[in-house]
Amino acid sequence: MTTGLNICSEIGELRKVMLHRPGDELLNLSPDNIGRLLFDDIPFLETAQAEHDRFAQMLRDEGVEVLYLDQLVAEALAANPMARESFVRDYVAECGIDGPGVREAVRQRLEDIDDPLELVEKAITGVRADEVDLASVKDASLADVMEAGGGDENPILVDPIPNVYFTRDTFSVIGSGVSLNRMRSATRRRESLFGRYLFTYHPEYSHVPIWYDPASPYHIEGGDILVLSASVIGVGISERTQPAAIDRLAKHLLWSEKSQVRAVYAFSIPHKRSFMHLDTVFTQVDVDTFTVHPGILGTLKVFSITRGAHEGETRISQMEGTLDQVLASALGLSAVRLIKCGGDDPIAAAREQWNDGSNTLAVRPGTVMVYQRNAVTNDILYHAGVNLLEIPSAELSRGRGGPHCMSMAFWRDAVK
Ligand SMILES: NC(=[NH2+])NCCC[C@H](N)C(=O)O
Repeated sequence: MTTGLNICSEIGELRKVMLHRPGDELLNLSPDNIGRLLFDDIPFLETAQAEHDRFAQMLRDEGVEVLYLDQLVAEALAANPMARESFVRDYVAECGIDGPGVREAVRQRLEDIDDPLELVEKAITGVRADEVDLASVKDASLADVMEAGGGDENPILVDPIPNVYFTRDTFSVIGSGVSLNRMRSATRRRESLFGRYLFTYHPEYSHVPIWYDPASPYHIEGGDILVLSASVIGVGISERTQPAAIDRLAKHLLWSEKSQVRAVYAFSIPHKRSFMHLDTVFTQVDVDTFTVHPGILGTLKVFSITRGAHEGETRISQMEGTLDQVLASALGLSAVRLIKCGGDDPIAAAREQWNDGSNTLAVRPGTVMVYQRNAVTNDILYHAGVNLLEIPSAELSRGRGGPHCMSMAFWRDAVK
């Protein structure tokens, strides 16, 4: 039975996973907004969708149940009569519009959508000026006038939320509960709304323990969280995740009765885009095997956080040793194998790292989904005995995230 959430590893047989199929939000990306919205290029939607459909089908072919974020949120909204209205209110409050008249016109546009799924999709797509009744805005303020275009061409009133297909990031399943993450960037902070509604109102998921409250002032992103075992998680101290956020998450996980976590390993990684999250730096492919960004070998500081002497207290100690030794200790093994993205070729390493060559999604120990385009790394993995499920990736990769980033595992069996 796979009701609720159960994640005690990165590699146990994957039973249930949540994805988001990229949609019309990508059609609202333009050269003017991609930087702010954390894209490096504009993906071709039709191909991105075909690639994503293939990803989902390959997961189903492996026996995995595929859930979609927009459908889950729509189910959550349908489950409670109050939820829809407050969803629209919260969305509008966070949509970045300062003009009260334009804001009201956008609210009205969303209120008019009856079907909850359509409403969620519209929220993700964003709102263009020609979709709302701006003529109805009475006594416009200066902010209204400027936001409505101010005489210039400014067709997008509410930015799209294009990173939703990286379902790994805005909330993280750990054990039987979830960390509702606070994202670093404004664009991705808006995405948190979906997790909040899902875990408040969805009949199947509204009772799970919450390990992190997104109202906290400190940011933490799901790509930085790896569930190494039932009792140990790894978290990146990164560009996206602050130490104070890890303190809070650790305190909850270490002391909650509902959690099995007994140690949080905090890995300090460079604050750079190519090391964006811990899962861009390494992911687990088998019981004792990881793929890694070669740039991380030798430079890593790791701290372990465990229970302190009194209830609610934690103890921090700096770990000795190289990455493989630290990971072996986390997993209770004598040694682990690290496979370098791009092998020993520095050009291949940089190119394939850029396209998430070390960002794999295990469907069971030793069987992982990878981007097909990373030929050098895939060849090395293949010769190391890893079973590869290669997904087409010409367009999906342009958002700077791989198979691990594009999935949130909801349920894995225990590792045998
Ligand atoms: N878990 C991950 N590595 N996610 C990748 C997210 C990529 C996304 N464009 C961002 O910058 O936020």
